[in-house]
Amino acid sequence: MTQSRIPTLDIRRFDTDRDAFVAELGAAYREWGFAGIRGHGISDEQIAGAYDAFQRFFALPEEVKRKYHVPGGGGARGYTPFGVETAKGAQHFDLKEFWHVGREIARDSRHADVMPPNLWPEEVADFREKAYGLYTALDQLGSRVLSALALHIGLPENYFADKTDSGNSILRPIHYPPITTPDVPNVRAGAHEDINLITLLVGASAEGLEVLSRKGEWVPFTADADTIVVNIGDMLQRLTNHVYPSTTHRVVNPPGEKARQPRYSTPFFLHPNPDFLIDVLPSCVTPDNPSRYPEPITAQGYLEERLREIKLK
Ligand SMILES: O=C(O)CCC(=O)C(=O)O
Ligand SMILES: [Fe+2]
Repeated sequence: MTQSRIPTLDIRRFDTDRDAFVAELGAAYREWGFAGIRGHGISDEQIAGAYDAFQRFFALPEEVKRKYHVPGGGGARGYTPFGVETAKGAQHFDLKEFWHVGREIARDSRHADVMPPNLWPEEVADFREKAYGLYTALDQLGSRVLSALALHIGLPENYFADKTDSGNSILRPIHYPPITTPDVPNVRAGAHEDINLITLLVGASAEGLEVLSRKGEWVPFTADADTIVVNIGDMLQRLTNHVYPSTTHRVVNPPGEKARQPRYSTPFFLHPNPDFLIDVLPSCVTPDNPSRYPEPITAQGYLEERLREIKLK
């Protein structure tokens, strides 16, 4: 059955009505690569508190924010100024600035060389606590979504657990400033696919996000305030041999006066451990769908390739 709307599901059903929930969630992702997740248990207060800290950071003067930009760091940690990231194949940079929070790991971890320490803005005293609290909450929610996605394709519920427990995941608070010049050729976020396994987008309640349907139509997806948008990224698409599609999406500039409103959103890009080998799952290879990627690649190797394409490296 094809659905004309991107479905929203209540993840509490994973505990109370598992088989039906897994089937519905799996069908939604096969069709759209996107779904809304309700009943996720992350409180309004926690989300609003984090956004409040993010907004206070973005309101700082440009020269203060630039203290936290790491030249040559690929934007992996700290601040990436307006005018840098450019969607793959796009001519014009995106109309956004953002901050990246990574996982806190022991500095003697085997992943330490590719997972640098976080930076924290000293001007916003509660930034660290608020941002890392949200990071942890979204990491846990993402693991539950991955469990359901694993069950749907015949894998054990905990399949992803030891492949993501030191995942190189990123929380990305984004600020899209007011657009004051009419007819800019740039857009807030050019059409792209996410690189990682899955993305959880919290607070994308302001309009602008659009998802490309299988029919080739742009479908606006403006989630309710209590809904977290979760989509498939390229790594999971590759691992599942496109059973779960990584769907193209973009953030368009609002029409007329609405363009003068800023937009804030915060995706959490859930990545596998850097040394996870992305090798097509045998259960996702069939006569109708032969393996599209005979060569495996590590998550870190794949990430570096992709960051060069979007001009972050
Ligand atoms: O701002 C949004 O709603 C989406 C952002 C996005 O797609 C991204 O940063 O990858
Ligand atoms: Fe995205």
